[in-house]
Amino acid sequence: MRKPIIAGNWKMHKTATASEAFARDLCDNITGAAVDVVICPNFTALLPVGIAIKETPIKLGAQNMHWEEQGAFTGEISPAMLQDSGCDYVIVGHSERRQYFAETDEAVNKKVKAALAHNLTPIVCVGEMLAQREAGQTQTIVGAQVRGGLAGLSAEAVASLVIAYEPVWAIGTGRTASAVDAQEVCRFIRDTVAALVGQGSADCVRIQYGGSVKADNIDELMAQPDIDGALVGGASLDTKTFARIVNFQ
Ligand SMILES: O=C(CO)COP(=O)(O)O
Repeated sequence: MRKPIIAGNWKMHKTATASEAFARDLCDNITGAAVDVVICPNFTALLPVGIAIKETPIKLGAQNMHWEEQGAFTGEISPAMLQDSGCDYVIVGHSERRQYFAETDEAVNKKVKAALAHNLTPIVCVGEMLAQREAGQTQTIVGAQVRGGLAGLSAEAVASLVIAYEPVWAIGTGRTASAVDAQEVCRFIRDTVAALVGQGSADCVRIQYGGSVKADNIDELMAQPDIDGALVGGASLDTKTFARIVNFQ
C-alpha cells in the first residue's frame, strides 16, 4: 500500500520572511494529515521554514540542487547543504529547469544519485510538451525521461523515490489533464519502471500528478489507481486551498 504524498512547489515566490509566516499558518491548518506533506520553498527560506515546521509532520524539500559535493560552481547548492538545512526531499528535473536552464536527463540522473547518497528523497519530474502530446509522442518522451533519469539505480533505490508526472501544457495554465489521461500516463510510468527494475519496485514507487491541481480536481485525481499524490504549484501558495488538497477525499 503506497502512502499518498502531496508536495507544494512554491517556485520563485515569497521572501524568506513571508515563507516563514506562511509556513506557520500552514501548520495551524494542516493537522493530523493522513498523507505525507512536503513544502518546497526557495533556498533562502529553507532554514526559517524548516524551523517553523520542525515539530510538525510537514517535511521540507528543495526545488533543485547540484550533484557535486562542493566546489567552484557559482550559484549552485549541494546535497549536503540541503540536508544541513533540514531538507528530506528535493525536486529534480522540473520542466521549468529543463526548459529554461537546459537540464538534461543525464544531469537529472546525476542529481537523483547524489540526492539518494545524501538521504534526500528525489521527486523526479517528467512530462511532455503540448506539441509532443499532439504529435502522439507522450509515451516516447516520458518513457525516455524515466529511463534516463533513473538509469543505473538499484531496484531498492527506485522503490524509495517519487516520480512526478507533470505535463508541461498543464502547468500554470489552469488546463489540468483529465483524471483519465493522467492515470493513463502514470500507469505507463509504472510499467516503464517495472521493465527497468522489476514489478516489486514499480508497485512501491510513488507517482504524483502535477499541473493545475486545485481543490476542485484533487479528489478525482487521487481516486485513480496509479496516482499516489500531487505536486502542486500555484494552489500551494494559499493556505486554505493547500490544506483542502492535503485533505482530499
Ligand atoms: O509545476 C507545478 C508543480 O511543480 C505545477 O504548477 P501549477 O500547479 O501552478 O500548475
